[in-house]
Amino acid sequence: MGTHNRRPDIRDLISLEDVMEEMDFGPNGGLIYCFEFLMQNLDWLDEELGEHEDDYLIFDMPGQIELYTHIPVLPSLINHLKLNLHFRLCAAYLLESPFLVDKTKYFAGVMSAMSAMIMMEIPHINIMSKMDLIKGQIKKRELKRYLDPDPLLLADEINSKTNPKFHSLNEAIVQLIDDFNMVSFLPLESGNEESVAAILSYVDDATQWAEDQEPKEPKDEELEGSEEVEI
Ligand SMILES: Nc1nc2c(ncn2[C@@H]2O[C@H](COP(=O)(O)OP(=O)(O)OP(=O)(O)O)[C@@H](O)[C@H]2O)c(=O)[nH]1
Repeated sequence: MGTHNRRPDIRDLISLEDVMEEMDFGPNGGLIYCFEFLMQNLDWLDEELGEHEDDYLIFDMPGQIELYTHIPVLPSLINHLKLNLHFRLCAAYLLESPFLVDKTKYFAGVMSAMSAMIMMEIPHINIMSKMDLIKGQIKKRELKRYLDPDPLLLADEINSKTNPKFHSLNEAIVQLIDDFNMVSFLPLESGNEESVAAILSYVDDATQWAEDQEPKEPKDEELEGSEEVEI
């Protein structure tokens, strides 16, 4: 793995603040404009990235989910990196663990992950990040139902809280998640080296970084919280 101190930054090409101010766009529209501008200036990106052989690059992307689910800029960027620059790519979708507190937000996250997977068409891992923030607040057995989404979580609980006119929509969503059965999450605690290493080993496997890599299973104790309290 090579190391590079220089970090190309899209803000050297175009600034979201300038776009919002000059074009009178909101943050989402501005961001889409910036990405479209980047796509028209791929020479800039190629030059900034420079030459890479056996290097491991991380592209830190903005959190606005619309970029990955609604418009085709990401697939175009991915194609450029894959076909022209010959990168081996792996997408990592991060959902923050505090989302588990609200099941509707959690399932919206699951569906966005699914939508991004379908849109990007590259090896993909889903990560439940900031796991330390919910430690001790959820039982291990219960947590497993979130890491490997159990559609019944939605069916049982949401139907009891929503207006009956939404029940068939809830059922359709449950059915969709069940039919596709594509999404599961790897737990991540960014301050914990072993947890980061486990994620990296999945990425290495997805990109065939080292042919002899075996992905590590997250250890049971990493999933363990207090058995007393539930969220
Ligand atoms: N407790 C805890 N905090 C974390 C963890 N990872 C990141 N943070 C903190 O969360 C805050 C927001 O960081 P991120 O979630 O990485 O933000 P970001 O992804 O760059 O933001 P967007 O790209 O705009 O979505 C920072 O203060 C981080 O230090 C973690 O594993 N646990």
